[in-house]
Amino acid sequence: MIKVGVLGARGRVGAELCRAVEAAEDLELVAAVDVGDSREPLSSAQVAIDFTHPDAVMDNLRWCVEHGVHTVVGTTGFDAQKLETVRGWLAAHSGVNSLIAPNFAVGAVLMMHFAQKAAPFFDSVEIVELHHPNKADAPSGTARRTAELANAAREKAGVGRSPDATTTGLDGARGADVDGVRVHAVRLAGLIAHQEVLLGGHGETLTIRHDSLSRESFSPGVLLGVRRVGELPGLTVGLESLLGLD
Ligand SMILES: NC(=O)C1=CN([C@@H]2O[C@H](COP(=O)(O)OP(=O)(O)OC[C@H]3O[C@@H](n4cnc5c(N)ncnc54)[C@H](OP(=O)(O)O)[C@@H]3O)[C@@H](O)[C@H]2O)C=CC1
Ligand SMILES: O=C(O)C1=N[C@H](C(=O)O)C[C@H](O)C1
Repeated sequence: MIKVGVLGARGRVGAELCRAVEAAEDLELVAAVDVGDSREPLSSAQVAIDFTHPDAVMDNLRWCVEHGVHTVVGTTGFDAQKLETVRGWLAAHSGVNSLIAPNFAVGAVLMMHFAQKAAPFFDSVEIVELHHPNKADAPSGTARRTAELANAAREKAGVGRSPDATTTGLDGARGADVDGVRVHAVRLAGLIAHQEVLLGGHGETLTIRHDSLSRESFSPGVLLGVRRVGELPGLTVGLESLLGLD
């Protein structure tokens, strides 16, 4: 049995993950922590799952590393600097590992992988991400990572930036520039988490779309991470390597 704690346990995803951990025969939920709760029960966990808030996750992570607890992190808001900070904490506590992924839905990981593969073959790439209106961050962590992966693949292949003749327009009309890829964020009641990667070339377009229709979509990837994080030294970013995609 792997002893598991959940940070953000009363949140939309955290509550779903508590149910998933309790239903798994090889996992034991030993701590369910949310705002205002003591973290102390987490010290008996082997793995802590964090789905909290971009402003809270770094403090939680540092606490877990210092207490020798592996972490599986879905909370968004990580940039290169924050990832480097986490690497530093883990280096100072050898044997403690962390898996941080912007999206644990298997289909979303595949969408990012397919987008990375397709990006060098087209003149243009843009991303539209669509989420529920309670989301704190924009653009989504998934969209940011998709843009980074697509741009890296295009640069490696010597493909230039997407053509765009816009010289005048309202602020925001062309979305956010993430590594040269335009990202458009929609917030709409009724939605959960959705993304389209739009690719355009000579007389053709390719659209790669993923939809999370329920927050259950994140549970299998998170539980895979919980089962595997103990054998992944230091920091692992993204679920790709656990799915054999890189
Ligand atoms: N990687 C992935 O696959 C996915 C990532 N996410 C990300 O996960 C995060 C959470 O999303 P979601 O569940 O929708 O958000 P919610 O706001 O529904 O849940 C977050 C929960 O964490 C609580 N919380 C805030 N700070 C702390 C803290 N310091 N310690 C413990 N609990 C805390 C919040 O309390 P309160 O409401 O009182 O602030 C809330 O109950 C977001 O960053 C989101 O983007 C979401 C889905 C999938
Ligand atoms: O806040 C959400 O809901 C989600 N957040 C993650 C992100 O920012 O990419 C993953 C998924 O899109 C759901």
